[in-house]
Amino acid sequence: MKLKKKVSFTKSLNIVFSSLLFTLIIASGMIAYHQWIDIKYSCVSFSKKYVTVLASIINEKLANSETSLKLITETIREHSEISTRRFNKWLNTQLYILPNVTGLNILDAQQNYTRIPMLSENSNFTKDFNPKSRPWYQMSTSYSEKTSFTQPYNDYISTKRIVSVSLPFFESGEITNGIVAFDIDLSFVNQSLGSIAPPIQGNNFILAENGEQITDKVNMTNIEKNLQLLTRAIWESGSFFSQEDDAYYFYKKMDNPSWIVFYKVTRQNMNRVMIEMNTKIFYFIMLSILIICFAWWAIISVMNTTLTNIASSIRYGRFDGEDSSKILALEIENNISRIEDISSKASTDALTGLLNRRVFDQQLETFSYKSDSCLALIDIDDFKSVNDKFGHTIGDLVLKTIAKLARKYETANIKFYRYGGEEIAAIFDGININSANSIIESLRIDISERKYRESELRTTVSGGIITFDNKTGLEALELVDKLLYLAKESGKNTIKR
Ligand SMILES: Nc1nc2c(ncn2[C@@H]2O[C@H](COP(=O)(O)OP(=O)(O)OP(=O)(O)O)[C@@H](O)[C@H]2O)c(=O)[nH]1
Repeated sequence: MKLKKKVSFTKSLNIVFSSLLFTLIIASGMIAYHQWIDIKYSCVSFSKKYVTVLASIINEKLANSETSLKLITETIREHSEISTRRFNKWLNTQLYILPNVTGLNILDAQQNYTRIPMLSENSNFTKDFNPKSRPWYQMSTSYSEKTSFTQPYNDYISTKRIVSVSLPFFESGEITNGIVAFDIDLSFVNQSLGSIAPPIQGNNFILAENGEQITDKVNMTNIEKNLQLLTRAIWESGSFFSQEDDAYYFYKKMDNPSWIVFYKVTRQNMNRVMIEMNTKIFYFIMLSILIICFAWWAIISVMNTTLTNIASSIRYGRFDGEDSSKILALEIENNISRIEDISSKASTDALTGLLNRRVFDQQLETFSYKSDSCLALIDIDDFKSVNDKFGHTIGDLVLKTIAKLARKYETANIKFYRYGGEEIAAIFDGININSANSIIESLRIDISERKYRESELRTTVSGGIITFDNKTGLEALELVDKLLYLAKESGKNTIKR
């Protein structure tokens, strides 16, 4: 029954599949982790590219105005035809091809001011209008080809939120002779920011150097926060995480004007996209785990059925639905007990249950010259007369009884053997002669004191005991036989040494 509990035909398979599952889970965890990092990297890199593209779209649109501005200043310098009708017409054409430009201003050193489209002469502000009060007004003293952008402001002429870009023009000798400025309607910035869908749901906006948000109405409450954002944007382009907003900011600096394009993505939105992108790998992992579990179950089931059939065939030659491992375990156990039974029968005497002569002969020589081991031989006294008087059955009973008494003294080191008909040998392994002798003496007394149902029946034994010191097994046997003979001669019921 012990074996039945121990035997498990699926244990190794379970170990293999558990290891496989464990490895898969660990590997999946690592893949998911790296995937998460990769996706985060991709999100960051897409977001950075996104702000860069936005910045370049806005730059490109502003560049058109700058090119036109340069063309006008060059034309003025080369032709000095600032106030001709033809020139005004040409300026109108320039304005027409620049849809974002709401006004063109030219102010020369003589304070001649030209505005296209022309201001109505009757309007209130025309009378008191001083071009020098316009934000774009500047007179560079040195030659420059670089356009200058104003901060965003609300234009009282167009009432729109605009920014002005200006460029001084020069005459020969490079003395500043005037300034040309475009008023640019900032609504194009909003259009540009909305022209490309962001990679992740978020807000984009542009901040000017002073913290003002381009296109927005000036909101002073945000200025301080915007300035903080500007101080964190230290590279040409980059990103940072704001604990305060729990959001990522991606930015790209523009060269001229010095604006910074920002793209804000909340951590929640970023994580949502990352989780969505990770979902595929999650499903893949779950599917792999399911496949492994199914394969595990299928193999165990098939194996169980197969083993059941084998076991059933061994036992009954048919399948009866019993658990295979139990049947096989039982069969193995039966087989073991059969082998044990056969080998036990081969080594024991059927009548007395003592080890038989064959085993005695095998073991005797292994004790040759062992000074710490002893050999004893005892013989039932007058056994013939027991048989004669009480019959062979009682004789057999006496033999069995004496063997039983002897086996009480049996240990791992003391073995009794049925040597002959009514002779019993004993080998004392690693036991000195005195101890061995006292055991044999005790047995002799036990036998002599043993009573039987037949009141007149009494048995005694005579014997001899000797050490294996300086003797082969066979020599010891011959000597102990002589001692037994002496014991018989000296009146029986005695042990000689
Ligand atoms: N019942 C029975 N008798 C046996 C068995 N083996 C031997 N004997 C008998 O044991 C007797 C041995 O007799 P003897 O050798 O003459 O010796 P003894 O009568 O014991 O006399 P001493 O040995 O001199 O004391 C014989 O009669 C055998 O038949 C057995 O297995 N069963």
